Formats: sequence, C-alpha cells, structure tokens
Amino acid sequence: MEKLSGYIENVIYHNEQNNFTVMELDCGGNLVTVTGSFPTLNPGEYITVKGAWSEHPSFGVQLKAHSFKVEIPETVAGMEKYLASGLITGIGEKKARLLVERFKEDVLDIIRYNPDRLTEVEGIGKKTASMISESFNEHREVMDIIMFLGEYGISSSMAMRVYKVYRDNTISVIKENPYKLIRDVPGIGFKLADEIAMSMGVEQFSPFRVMAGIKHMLQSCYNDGNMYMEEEELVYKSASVLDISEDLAYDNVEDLVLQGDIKLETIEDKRVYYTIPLFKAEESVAEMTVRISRHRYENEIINVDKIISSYERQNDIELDEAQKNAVKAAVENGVVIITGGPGTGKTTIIKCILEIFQQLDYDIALAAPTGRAAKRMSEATGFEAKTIHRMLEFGYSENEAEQTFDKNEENPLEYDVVIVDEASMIDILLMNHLLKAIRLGTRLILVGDINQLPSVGPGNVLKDIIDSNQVSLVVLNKIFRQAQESMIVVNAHKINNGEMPMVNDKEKDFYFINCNTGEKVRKTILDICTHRLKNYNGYDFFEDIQVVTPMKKGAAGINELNKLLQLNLNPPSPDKEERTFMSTVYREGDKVMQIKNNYNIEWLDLNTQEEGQGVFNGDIGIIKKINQQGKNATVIFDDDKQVIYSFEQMDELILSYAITVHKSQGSEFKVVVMPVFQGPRMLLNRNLLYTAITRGKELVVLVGHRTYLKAMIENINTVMRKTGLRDRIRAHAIMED
Ligand SMILES: Nc1ncnc2c1ncn2[C@@H]1O[C@H](COP(=O)(O)OP(=O)(O)OP(=O)(O)O)[C@@H](O)[C@H]1O
Repeated sequence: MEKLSGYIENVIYHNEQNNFTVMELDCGGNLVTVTGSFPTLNPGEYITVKGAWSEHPSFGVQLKAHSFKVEIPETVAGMEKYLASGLITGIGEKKARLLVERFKEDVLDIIRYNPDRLTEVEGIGKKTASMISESFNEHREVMDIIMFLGEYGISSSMAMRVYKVYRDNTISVIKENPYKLIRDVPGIGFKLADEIAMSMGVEQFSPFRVMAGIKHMLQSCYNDGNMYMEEEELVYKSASVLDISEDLAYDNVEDLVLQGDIKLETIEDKRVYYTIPLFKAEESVAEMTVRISRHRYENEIINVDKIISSYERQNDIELDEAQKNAVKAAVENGVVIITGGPGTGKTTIIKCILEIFQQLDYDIALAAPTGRAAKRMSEATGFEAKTIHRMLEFGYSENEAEQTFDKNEENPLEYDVVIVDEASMIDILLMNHLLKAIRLGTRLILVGDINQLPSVGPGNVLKDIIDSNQVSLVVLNKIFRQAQESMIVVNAHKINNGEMPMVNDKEKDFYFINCNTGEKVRKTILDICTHRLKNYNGYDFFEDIQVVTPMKKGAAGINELNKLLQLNLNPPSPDKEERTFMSTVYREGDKVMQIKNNYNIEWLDLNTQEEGQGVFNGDIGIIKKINQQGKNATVIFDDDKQVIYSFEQMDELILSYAITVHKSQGSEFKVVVMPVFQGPRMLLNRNLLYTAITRGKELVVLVGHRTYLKAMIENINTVMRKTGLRDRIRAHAIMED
C-alpha cells in the first residue's frame, strides 16, 4: 500500500453521481495521477491518499486510491495555495497573499479561532472577516462529514444532504442513532441506515436495532396514507425486514407500547398500532372538531335571505336550494363543509359568503393547501388567499429539524371567518395545526370535492369528518347551465357515477385517442404535444398543456414521458447549458416543478420588481439559465417570479413535462393530456381518473385503451385508508352530550 501527500494540481475528471475522480497531485514537485472515489475537491487542497499503483493502457502509471484524508496544509506556501483556491468565500489570490504575509504559519488558526484579527489586513472589514471564518469552518466540517460517511459507502452528494439537515451536529447525531437518518434525510432508507448502524457495532438482536426497525415499519404506513397498522402486519413485516423471529418482533412491539413510543388501540375488534404523532393528531382533530362544531355563535341580526337576493341580482344568477343552504349554513355554524364536483357552484358560494361577511365587517382569511390552489382562489374571488402553511406562519425550529407554526392554540388566528378551499387535500397533521389555530368564535368553512384523491399525507380527513355526521354539511350535486356545456364537467360527474364518459363529440372538449400498445401511447402523446394541439387551437406546450399520468414507472410513467418530451421539445444544443443531477439531465429551457414547500427561498417578481420569499410544492416554471461557475440555476415560474437555485437546492425540482396525478392536485391547466394504459391496479382507480380530468379547463385528451378506462372507472376499492378519525369524532361527541 502506497501513501502519498500533496496538493491537488488539477481535477481532470469528476463524476458527481458516483464520485469517480481523476486528478493530478503535486507531491513535492512530482505530478502523480490519482484515481478513485472522491468528493468534489478543488485545486489547492492538500490531501493524503493511500492506494496501489496500477498501469493504465493509455494513461500510464496511476495511483488507485482506496482511502484519503483532506489535510490542513502545513507549509506557508501550501496555506497560501489552499486559501487562494477559491474554496473560502471572501478570499481570492490577492487576499490569500496578504493574509499569509501578515500571519505566516498561524494564518489558518487565526481564521478558525480568532477571526477578529483578520481585520488587521488591509481591505478586510468585520463583515468579511466573519464571512471568511464561517466559510472556512463550514468547509472543514463538510470535509470531516464526507470522510466520516464515506467510510460507510455514502457518496459525497448524499453526505452533503445529510449535512444540510444536521449541520455541525451531523457526526454526533449519527453516532447516537443512525436510524434517525431514515426520518430526516430523503433518500436514506432503513437498509442503508441499518448498514451504518451494524458497521458501527449495533448487534442484530439488540433492542435498539429491533425497536428502530419496528418504528420504521410503522412509519411506513404514512406512505400509503394510512394512520395505523394492524398487529399481524406490523409483526410480520418488522420480523422480515430485521431478519428476526416474529416472537422477538412481537415482544419488542409490546415493549415499545409500554415505553410510550407507539400507541396500541382497538379498532373494529382488531389490535392496531399508531405512531405517537399520528395518534395525537387524530385524537386532537377529533376533539377539536366536536368542540368547534358545538360552539354556539352569536349571530348578528342580519337578513341572510335579503343579502342572497341582492347577490343574485348583482350577479344575474339564481342560487338553487342547496346553494342557499350552503350560504346559510356557513353563516349559522361554527364549522361547515361544502362539497361538490366541478361546476356545482362552490366558487359562486364562496363569493356570496364573502359578500355577507364583508357586510358584517368581519375579518376574513382565505386559504388553500397548495400555492397554485391559493392563487386560483385569489383570482376567482378577488381576495388574497394564502397557503394554509403561510396563514399559520409556518417555519422551522432553530436547528431546522422540526416544523413550527407560530399560529397555534396559544396564538390563534385573529379572524372571524376562515374559508379553506380544496379541503380534501388536507392531511391529518395539517388539519391538526389548522384547528389548533382556530379559536372558539372563528367560523371555519371547508370547501372541497370529496371525490378527488385524498391527501398525499396520512388520513382521509375531510371524508372522515363528513362521515362522523357531527358537522354541518352541504352537498352540491347540480351542474349549472354554463358548466353543462363542458363535457369535462359532464364527464367528471359521469365518471363519478361509474359511467363511461362521452368522448370525441365534434366541437367539444373531451377526446379519447385509441392506442393499443405502450409505444403507440407514447408516440401519440408526443405527437399531440408537439403538433396536433398547436394545429388544433394554437395551444403552446409550455404555456397551456400539462401531461399527467398515474404512474412514475413504465411506458406511460413520468420518467419515460419526461425523457421523451424533453428530447423533442427541448433537445440538447450547444447553446444550452446542462447539468446532470441524480441521473436526470436538467437543461436550459426545461419545464420543471418544485416538489416541496420552501418558505425561505427568495424570488423576484419580474413584472413589479417586488422581492419576496417562498416557492411551493406544485409550482411550475422554466429553467432560464444554468450558471456552471456560480453553481446555480435560474428558474422563472409561471407567475413571472424568478428564483435562483444553488445546485445543492436542485433536488427540490423535477422535470415536469409530465407529472403524476397526485402532484397535479390543486392545480388547473388549459389542456390536460393523460395516458390511460396499463399500470399497477392500485393506481388505476376512479378517484385518480376523476382528479386528473377535473384539472383540465378547456380540453382533456385521454390516450390509451378503453379496457383501462373502464377498469379505472370500476375500481373504487383502492382508496380505503386505515383511519380511526370518524369513530373518534363520534366518541368525543358522545362524551360531550
Ligand atoms: N345558481 C346558479 N345559476 C346559474 N349559474 C350558476 C349558478 N351557480 C353557479 N353557476 C355557474 O356555473 C359555473 C360553475 O360555477 P362555479 O365556478 O362556482 O363552480 P365550482 O364548483 O367552483 O366549479 P370548479 O370546481 O369547476 O371551479 C359558473 O359559470 C357559475 O357562474
């Protein structure tokens, strides 16, 4: 085994996916080629590598590195080279020289431990001094973490992600409990965390490992939207993932219950287990739902009928009985749910309710679960609507590990009325935060469409609250005249009733193109998006059309469709910069979607030059520029907000030529194109088809085979979620009576 130390002279090749690197190392004047797995390193850094010599047929003698260590340079010349390498924010070649001249071999210690002294150098003020010191320390920390995790086979890009979560606590958190990584770091599953734990000496049958495995298994019910897991399933699955006996798994499940780490409940005579956060949320939503719904409201003496009549006159419509009841229920009750399909007048009613409460001079807040839904609500009502998160003043705790809501039971929302649209998308955790922030006396009006897909997160909250029969409910069934002219609306209701849609009527807005192979489906979708819709009505792919699909994988899944559409609608070109991230190519001109709520990222409104913060899950935009040197990408969202993503933040974006139906929830598009083709039965269901087509405003085009269309309409059994909310609300109601 050879051991060499030297300065990196040049990084010839670096693959960000697998870290394979070829570099030249200056070892006391000799240039040596070194290959191996390295994180992103920069010329000027001083490293020690251990490895073996090999002879490459074309490149000659090289050192194949097995391990490496990033060293702090020891000579003054080395320190200057290191500081001048551009690694440390605030130091270029000139400042590196001045710093070394002033502090000699103490320069790095001074940067690290005594940054105030840096101001002794000309051109360095207090601010620059602390920036230099912070950047230096962060770099050292990151390198330590990359090396520490590298020993367990974790790539440097994954290590960077771990660092982003835990910062300078990374090593201590992992040493204390490597299983925490599963919950906190996207991309790390039980298997990887378990490997790290085992190689740190955790034993196969130790309660620590077994309990971590069981908790992980129980958490996995989040992914299916379930609130709990039945005993048999939990024991069986835990035993198999941990490779232990079911008896041992069962004993540990019992211990976890005794320790208060998981909750045992009996539902329909079955023993079931909840994670503590989900149990608490369900219990608290049940209790608060009953409390709010039982509260007596002091109604101002107003004549609702009179206001409705004047609204009807002004808007030249006549509300039907159910609509009038909805308006009255909203005025009279503490909490009311208004549900109905497209075109049944939900927006019309929200506007009428707004009018009434405005006349009473009430403080009103409008909110929706996603940014796009909030934007639509604002446009439709002329009132500002926020995301629920923003309304509740969402943030992160100091160490960024926990989500916090500044609006809560101690500091409730100070509105008289809160109206929430797209309420079917609210999961149990968000509903818990929302209800906590509603003080007694504030009316809560939940508007939604119960036939859409339930929330992505756990629970089937709106449906459970409705089914509990404890909350005032208005169901809107009638489709109104204008809406009747749209086959999208008519077909949505047909599908909901289990009937086949009517398609391909001339002059209408609902088409079905028959294709019987996956290849034909793909080719047809491509043809529609590149030519046919443009010729049909001048529709522009990037402005007007959205491909939605049930699946991620397979011929008609987002992965394949994104590749195909990207290649044809935004092909590679020497004029367009690209960057590959997690094996996806991102190119200037690409259509992308933000996939998590980021409340801190800054935007600039290109129309008004106004600046602000926050990009939300589901926001869609175009990559305008990729700046390789600045390591960032500029995205312009469809509301003309410009956002700059550092390369590290690009895991918040996915290509969005095609998106899943789940991601399309809460958004609307002029044209929706959807493959109706084979896929997992679980995904081919009625709610999903209904949700997809109701995203289309002007035109829906389905591409595929009628067998699958029929199968989707008939498949209504897949959205049964395991939840206890309905019965829990009923139990609380009985206690209150
Ligand atoms: N009572 C009514 N009489 C006549 N037209 C009505 C009535 N109620 C609603 N409409 C009209 O029906 C159409 C659909 O109404 P609205 O947009 O309120 O429904 P929605 O449930 O919000 O639909 P979507 O979910 O598709 O947005 C609108 O053009 C509206 O003006």
